Amino acid sequence: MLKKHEIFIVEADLNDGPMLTKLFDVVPFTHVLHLAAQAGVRYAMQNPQSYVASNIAGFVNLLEISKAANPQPSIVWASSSSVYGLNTENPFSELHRTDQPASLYAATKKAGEEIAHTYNHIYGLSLTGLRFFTVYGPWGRPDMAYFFFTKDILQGKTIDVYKTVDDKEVARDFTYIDDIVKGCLGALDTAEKSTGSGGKKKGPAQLRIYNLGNTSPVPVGNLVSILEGLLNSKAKKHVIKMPRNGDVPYTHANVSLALHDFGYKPTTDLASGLRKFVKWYVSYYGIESRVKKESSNNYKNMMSQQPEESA
Ligand SMILES: NC(=O)c1ccc[n+]([C@@H]2O[C@H](COP(=O)([O-])OP(=O)(O)OC[C@H]3O[C@@H](n4cnc5c(N)ncnc54)[C@H](O)[C@@H]3O)[C@@H](O)[C@H]2O)c1
Ligand SMILES: O=C(O)[C@H]1O[C@H](OP(=O)(O)OP(=O)(O)OC[C@H]2O[C@@H](n3ccc(=O)[nH]c3=O)[C@H](O)[C@@H]2O)[C@H](O)[C@@H](O)[C@@H]1O
Repeated sequence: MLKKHEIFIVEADLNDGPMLTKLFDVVPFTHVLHLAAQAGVRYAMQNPQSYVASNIAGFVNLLEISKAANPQPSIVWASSSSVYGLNTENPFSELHRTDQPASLYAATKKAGEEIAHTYNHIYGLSLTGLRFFTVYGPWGRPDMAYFFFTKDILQGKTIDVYKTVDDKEVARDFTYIDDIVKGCLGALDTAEKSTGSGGKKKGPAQLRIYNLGNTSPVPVGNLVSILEGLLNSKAKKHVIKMPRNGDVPYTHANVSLALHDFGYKPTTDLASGLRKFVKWYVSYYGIESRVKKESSNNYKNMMSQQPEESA
């Protein structure tokens, strides 16, 4: 265990019941922000069991320990925009149907929401699920498209840009990490208000679900154009019909509920957010001057140290 400035870090598996029990015995948590999961829609086709283990079994483990803890903590956890699946009603509101998942990842996130309902109903746990929409930014995930597109464009490699089976643009409501962080803090504050300080309940425990998106979908082709400008490099694009790999054609968040309940208002558009990401990326990999001065073909050798695509 590492303890510094009143923060301690424990590295462990969610499925390690004795460890979690010990942790909750030592610390009387009033709130838990639960973000751990097996993320990524496409990797679920390669390793389905990891999704069940982390997103279902691991989540149930956390809920079991929380229900028995004193005080019972309010839990805010990451669900996903993927629960809207093949829903064609746009923008997605929390009232829309979520029973058509396109990936096992989405199905496990949807299962999490249903499981949360039972723990709220039976044990009175206070639970808030946040449906994040395609989050991007510094320190992001190398298996996400904006991240590996950046790497591949700089290495002069061809990227696959999906379009829908009926030749329409695939688009995402890309949401910058700082907006998501603000949304998480807002949701924690709201949960705190109904729980009260010190974990004392002020009223019946609630189950809430909120969208946290950017409210302005951008086609993947436009994402690539923005990256080309920021990287000063032309992408080699291979435009193909989206394979049936768990991806959905379109996402668009309606965030009025989060705005109403805790003032959630995204403020970073895709161009500004990608600018910050690219600034971080070139600094992290030590290639600032090269990106400014040279064309993409010259980067190939030095970029060999960049991360491989992984989930
Ligand atoms: N990034 C997005 O676009 C996005 C969108 C919607 C929802 N989400 C959700 O937000 C959360 C954070 O996502 P992220 O993009 O930061 O992913 P990430 O992979 O960077 O972070 C998830 C972390 O959970 C850890 N983890 C996985 N299984 C675990 C287990 N059994 N026990 C302990 N730790 C475990 C991983 O090691 C990883 O550090 C996840 O719940 C994800 O499903 C992300
Ligand atoms: O919002 C969410 O819930 C999900 O957001 C992202 O999933 P996704 O939107 O599919 O993000 P990427 O994998 O980065 O894909 C972004 C876009 O690029 C497209 N894409 C992806 C890969 C590729 O090679 N080409 C391509 O055009 C995808 O179809 C998608 O439209 C995260 O990876 C999931 O973990 C998360 O749950």
